[in-house]
Amino acid sequence: MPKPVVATPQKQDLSAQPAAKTSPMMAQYGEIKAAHPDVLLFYRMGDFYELFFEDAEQAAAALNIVLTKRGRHLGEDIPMCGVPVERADDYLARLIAKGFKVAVCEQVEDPAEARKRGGKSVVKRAVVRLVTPGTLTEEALLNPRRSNCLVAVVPSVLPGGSHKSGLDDGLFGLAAVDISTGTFQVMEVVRPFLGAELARIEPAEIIAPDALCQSSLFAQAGAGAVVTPLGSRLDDEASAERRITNFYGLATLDGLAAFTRAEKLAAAAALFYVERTQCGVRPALATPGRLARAAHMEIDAATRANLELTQTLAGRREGSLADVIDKTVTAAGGRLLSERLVAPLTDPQAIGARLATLDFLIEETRLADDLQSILKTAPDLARALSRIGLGRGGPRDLASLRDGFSAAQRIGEKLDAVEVLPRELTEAAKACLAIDPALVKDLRAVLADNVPLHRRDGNFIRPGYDDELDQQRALRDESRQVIAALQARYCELAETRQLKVKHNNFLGFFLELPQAQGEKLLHPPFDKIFNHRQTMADAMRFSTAELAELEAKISGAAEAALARENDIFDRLAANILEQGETIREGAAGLARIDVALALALLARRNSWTRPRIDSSLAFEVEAGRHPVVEMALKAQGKPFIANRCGLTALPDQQMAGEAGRIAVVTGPNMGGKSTYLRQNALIAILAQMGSYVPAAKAHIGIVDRLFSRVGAADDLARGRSTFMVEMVETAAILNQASPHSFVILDEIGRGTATFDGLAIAVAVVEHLHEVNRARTLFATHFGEVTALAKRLPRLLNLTVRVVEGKSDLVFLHEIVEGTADHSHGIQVAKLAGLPKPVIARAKHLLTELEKGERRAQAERLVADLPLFAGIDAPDTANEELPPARALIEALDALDPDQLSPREAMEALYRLKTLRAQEA
Ligand SMILES: Nc1ncnc2c1ncn2[C@@H]1O[C@H](COP(=O)(O)OP(=O)(O)OP(=O)(O)O)[C@@H](O)[C@H]1O
Repeated sequence: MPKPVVATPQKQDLSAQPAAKTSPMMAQYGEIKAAHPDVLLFYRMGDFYELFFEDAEQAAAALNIVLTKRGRHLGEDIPMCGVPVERADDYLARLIAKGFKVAVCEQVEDPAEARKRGGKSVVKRAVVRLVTPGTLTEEALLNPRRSNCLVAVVPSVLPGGSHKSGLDDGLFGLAAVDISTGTFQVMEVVRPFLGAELARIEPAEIIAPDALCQSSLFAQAGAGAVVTPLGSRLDDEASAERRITNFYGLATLDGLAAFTRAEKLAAAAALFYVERTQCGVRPALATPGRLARAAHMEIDAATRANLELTQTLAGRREGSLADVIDKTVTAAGGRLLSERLVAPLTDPQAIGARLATLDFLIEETRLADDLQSILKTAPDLARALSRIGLGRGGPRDLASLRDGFSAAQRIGEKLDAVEVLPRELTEAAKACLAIDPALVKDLRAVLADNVPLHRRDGNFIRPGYDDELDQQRALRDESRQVIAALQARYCELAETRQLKVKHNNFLGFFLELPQAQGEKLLHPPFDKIFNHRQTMADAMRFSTAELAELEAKISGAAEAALARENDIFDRLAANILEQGETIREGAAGLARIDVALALALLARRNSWTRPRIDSSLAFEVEAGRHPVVEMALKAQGKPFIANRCGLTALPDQQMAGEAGRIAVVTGPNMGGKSTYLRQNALIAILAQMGSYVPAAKAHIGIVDRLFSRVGAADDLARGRSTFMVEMVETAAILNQASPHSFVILDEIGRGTATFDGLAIAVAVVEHLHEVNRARTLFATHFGEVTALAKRLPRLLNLTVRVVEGKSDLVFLHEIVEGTADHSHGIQVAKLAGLPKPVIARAKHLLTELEKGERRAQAERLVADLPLFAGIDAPDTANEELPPARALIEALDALDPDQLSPREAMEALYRLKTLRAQEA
C-alpha cells in the first residue's frame, strides 16, 4: 500500500547561494527544485534523468540503484543517481508504487541554442509534468484492468467556517477523475457514507483541503490512497464555476447537470490538480456527470473487503469474486465489470435492462461468439485516446485506435443487422457506428504495418503515403548505402578487414578498429585521411572529413524525415481529438458489449439463472452456490452442495410494517456457515449488478444496503482489537440497517467472554428483529440463541448437517431447518491435529461443563428473560414510535437527491436530535 507522501524539506537551497559558489547548472537545478519541494525531481541530462541531494538518496534506496556523487556543495559531495530515459517508465512505476511523486524536468531547447548564448550557458529546462498516482496515463504505469482515479474531496462547509460540523457530520463534494480514460463523475455525500463511496471508487490518490487531510477522516476512509493536501488553493463557488467552464470552453454550466455547491468545488479542485500536474496540458476529459448515490447498493468498506469482491483479504485479485466472474476480453470491459460489481444498481428497471441483454446473448450464441472474437482484436481505445489528448501518445496508440475503430465498426454492423435487439445493445451499436469510418481509412492508409512505441523512433508512416517523406527517407537510406561502401573503401585503405563504421551520440559516425591496427593510422601517410578521436581499452576510433560531411547530410535527411512523420502524426491526432467525445462513447459501447458477453458466457457455462428482481422485500434463493468456493472445489474435483435461503417474511409475520426474516445458522466449525452467509450476499450483489446468479432460482427484492460482520482481523494500526473491530462494525449495522437492507453477521460475540458474548449475540438478534427488521443471516456458535425462535416470530433456525462417524465427522454442507445439537468443536480440533492428550482433556472438561451450572445459566439467559426487555416493540402503527424507529422513518422519508445543501444540513440536525433522544 502506498504511503502518503509527506513533503520532505530539502537540505539544499541552491537558489540562495551566491552565484560564484554554485555552477550555473546547479543554480538552475536549485531554482526548479525549490518550486517542487515535495516531489522527486527527474532532471534531464542527455540520455538520463538525474536526481540530486535527498532526492537521490531516497530514489537510490527505493529503486536499489547506485548512489554516486557529482561536484560539491557547501563543502560536501552532492549525492546523485540517475535513470536512463529509455527505461524511465519502469523506474517511475516503481517509485509511484512506493508512494512517491515525481516532477519530470526536460530540456526545452536545443543545446545548440544554449551554446549560442555563450560557453557557460545552461540549456533551458522546465518541469513538463508531475507524475502522481492519480494522474497516470502510460501503459507501463497502469493496471489495464483497473481504473485509476483521482478523487477530490471537499467539505461543503470548511472547518473553521460558520458551521461547527464541517468535518464530522458534514456534507462533502466528491469528484472522481480518471485521466487515463477521460471519465469524470461528481457526487455529494454525507460523512457516514464517505467511506463506502471511497471504497467503491478505490482511488489511487485523494486530494483535499489541508484541514481535511490533517483530520482522521482519510485514515478511516481513505481506501489506502495517497492523500495530497491541496493547500489553500480552494476556489469559492463562482471561481469553481469559472474553472469548470474555462476547462471545457463553455459559456455557462447550464448545459451540464445541475451541480450542488459542494460538487462544483470538488470538480474544480480536481481540474485544478489535473492542470497543475499536467503543467497546463489539458487532457480530453468528458464533462462531469452527476452520480446519484441512491442509485447504487450501498456497501461499506468493511463489507466490500470481507466479501472479497475485487480482491481477497490478502490483497490479491486471484480468489476474488471479480477474478472468477471476469470473462471479459478487453481491458476496458474488465474495468467496467469491476465498476459494476462494486456498485450494484437499485432500480429494478435498470437491472432488468441489463438482464434482458444477457437473455438475448445467451439465446444467440453464434452472434455472441462472433462478437467476442471481434472484441478480442480491440485494444484499449479510451487509454490510447487519453494519451493522444495529452500529447503523450505514440505510434502504437494510433495503431490501437485504428484497430479499435475497425472492431467497433464491425461490431456495430453485426448488431445493426439484427432485427430486434435489447435496448442496451442498440445503444452500444449506435455508439460504435458513430465513429467516423473515414478515420479508420485514414489511419490504415497512413500507418505502417509495424509501428514503434515512441514517435522519436520514426518509421511509423507507411512508405508511399507521402512523397516528401519518401524523398527524405531515400536520401537518408542512400547515404547509409554510401556509408557501407565507405567502410569497404576504408578497410582497403587501412589494409585491414576489422575496420567498422559506427555511430554514437557523442562522436556521430566514426571508424573503429582494434588497437593493433589502429596504431598504424596515427602515422603518415594514413594520418592525412584518418583523424584520431578516441583510444579505448582495446580499440581506437577515427573520423575522416568525408565521414563528417556524410554525417551532416544523413542526420539532416533523417531529421527532416522524422519531422515530416511527426507532422503527419500531429494532423492525425488533431483529427482524432476533434471526435474525442464520439470515440469515448464508442469505446464505452464496446466495453458494455464486452461485459454483457462475458456475463452471458459465465451464465451459460455454469448454469446460472436469471434472478427475479423487484422492489419487494423478498429473498428467496433455491439451490444457491458460492461462485468462488464452487470454482475452487471444482478444481479439486469436489462438488459444491447447493443450499436454499428463504428470508421473505410471510404477510402475517410482518406485524406493523415491512420486514424480512432472520435466520440463525448454527452448526459445527468447518460446516459451511460462513460460505452460506457470503454466498447469499454475493447472489444479491450479482443479481443487482445485472448478472445471472449461481442458483436454480432467485427472487430478490432490491437490497439498498448490504452489511456484513464477518471474519475477524485486528486493526492494530488504528489501535483496535479484534473484538473492538467487531463491535464497531456491529454498531454500524444496528444503527443503520433498514428492512430494505441485507445483513450477514458471522459469530458475533465470539471475541469476548462466553456470557458477555452470548448476551451481546442475543441482544443483537432482538434488535435486528424488532428495530432494523432487515433480512438477516446470523451465524453463531452460541446454540442458546436458537431459543429465541420461540419468542421472535420472524426468526428461523437453520443448521448445517453433519454425520458423526465412529471416529470422525462428515460435513455434508447441507443447510436445513433446525438447530445443531452440539458444536463438534473438539472433533474439528482433532481433525486439525491437536495432540491427543489435549483432545482427551478437552472432552473431559466439556462433559463437566455441560453438566454444570454455567450451561443452565446460559440457557436461562435466553429463555427466561422478559420478552424484548429493553426494546420497545413497534407492534401497532398508532402507538408512539420509539425513537430508533422514528429515526429510521425520518431517514427513510429523506430523498437526498431532492434536498438543497441547506435542507440537507437541517435534516442532519433533525436526525441528530432524534438520535440524542434515543440515547
Ligand atoms: N456448500 C458447500 N459445499 C461443499 N463444500 C463446502 C460448502 N460450504 C463450505 N464448504 C467447504 O467447507 C469449508 C469450511 O466452510 P466455512 O468456512 O464456511 O465453515 P464455517 O462453518 O463457517 O466454519 P467456522 O465456524 O470454523 O468459521 C470451506 O472452505 C469449503 O471448502
